Amino acid sequence: MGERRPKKIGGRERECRCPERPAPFIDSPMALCHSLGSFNPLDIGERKTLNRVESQIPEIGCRIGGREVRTGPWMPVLDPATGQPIARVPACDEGVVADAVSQALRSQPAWADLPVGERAALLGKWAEAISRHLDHLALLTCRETGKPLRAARAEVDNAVHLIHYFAEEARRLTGHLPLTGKPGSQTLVLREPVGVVAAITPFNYPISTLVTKAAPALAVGCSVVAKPDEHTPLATLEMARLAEEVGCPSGVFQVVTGPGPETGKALVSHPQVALVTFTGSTEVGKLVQRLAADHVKRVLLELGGHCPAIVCRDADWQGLLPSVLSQAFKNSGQYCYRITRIYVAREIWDPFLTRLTSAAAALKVGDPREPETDLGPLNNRHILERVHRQVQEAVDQGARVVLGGPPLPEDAGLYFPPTVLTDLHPGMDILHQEIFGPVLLVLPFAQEQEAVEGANDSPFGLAAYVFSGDLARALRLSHRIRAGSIWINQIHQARPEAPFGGMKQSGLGREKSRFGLEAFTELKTVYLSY
Ligand SMILES: O=CCCCC(=O)O
Repeated sequence: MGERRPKKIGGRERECRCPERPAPFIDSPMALCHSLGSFNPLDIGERKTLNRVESQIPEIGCRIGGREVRTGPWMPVLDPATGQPIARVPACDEGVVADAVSQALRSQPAWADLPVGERAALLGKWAEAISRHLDHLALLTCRETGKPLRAARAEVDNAVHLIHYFAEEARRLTGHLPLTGKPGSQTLVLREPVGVVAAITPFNYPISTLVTKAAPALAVGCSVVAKPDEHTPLATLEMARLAEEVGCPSGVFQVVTGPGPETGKALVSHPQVALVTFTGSTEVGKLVQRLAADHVKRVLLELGGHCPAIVCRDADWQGLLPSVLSQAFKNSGQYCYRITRIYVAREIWDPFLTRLTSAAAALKVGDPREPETDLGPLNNRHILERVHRQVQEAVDQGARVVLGGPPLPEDAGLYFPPTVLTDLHPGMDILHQEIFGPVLLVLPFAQEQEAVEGANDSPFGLAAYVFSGDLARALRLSHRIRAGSIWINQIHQARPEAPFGGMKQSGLGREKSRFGLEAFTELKTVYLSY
């Protein structure tokens, strides 16, 4: 596995540690694995046999009513690093989804009636169980997403912190008592859980997005039916199993698996689902919003991004370059608030571009399980083909490829090299479409206003980054940029205490923080005379 051989990328030789094809395969013990509890993804791909037998691939059921439900038809989950199936999960139809929703509906009132401290304690136990199984969950995440193992570990670790945060914060939610000024009369403004929540999560961060939705919903007394992306259901199923193991009441937290157009649609359209929380593309987010509108459901949408960074001439750009680079190529560019465009002051254009390009060229593309890998494969062929097409179209429209460009050869799988494009002009499609791959667009600017106009010339408004040694200038720029989050002279992962979400077509509502908890509640006003 992972034999080193030079690959030709973007017109020059570079080293790639991509797995060889045909990939090593699964041997018979896997056929005995009938649950995620005994499913060890490390076994897969480490044992070599060329004769794959379909029945040897473990079948892992969805989780409904506190147990595993094994129902066909089955669909494969592929390892993006090898292209080989690592498990099969159900493609749940409308009937299975309806069953999950009705269990969620039945269990929700009793769950909501528990004292908040009891729900918080259970969430704490869930977080501890996830922490104990961190290695296993990280490996599952690495295998199904293609992200480097160390990034998968960080994601699981982040999920543990998020759950603890929501468990604590839920205890601090309050209602409101407006002054009436009238003796014998009081007005109570109460907060109640919305009911059954559908949590639809993407392939790029299956674990952290799941807990960003499920943990606050559960903490305030909602029940949850989660639907992970069809490419990455395994770690989510294991997370639900762990929730059951630590005592989550049956029916409170469930997972259905399957493709978006069937399983996802059935879930979003189900009349008993009160709120849909979705992370994914703007295109699908619009469909979710339309479907939800039929029943006037609440929606929380965390959608696409095309996040600009502005690097002013007075910025400590050399010191910040490693952070800029990691935020641009993180998760092989499959990250909604990664830096996609950089506007660079003309005065520093040449040295900036040279240093950026050579640092990007040094990033290691390869097997996600190798510790030194920076960029694993893209998650699936659809994403790879889209990124390739976007780069090709940009080049046809006049863009210049400074680094990277075409994907690695077909036989190398789903790997796309770090790519840097310049000579970009406002009308180009690539400046206005989300790019879910390791492609960075670099543009010069002469005046501050030009950078702001460029940054705002986008249907998206998720995040932005400003680098300047002059704080007044940085604040002025961030004030003018339309984005839900702005980082100045630093690049940090979003904190649980701070709201996260997009302006414009990047979404609706905010996740994380107190606001991300309140989103799963509704206000009820009670007028009282006594
Ligand atoms: O692509 C966007 C998902 C963000 C996941 C996270 O940082 O938790």
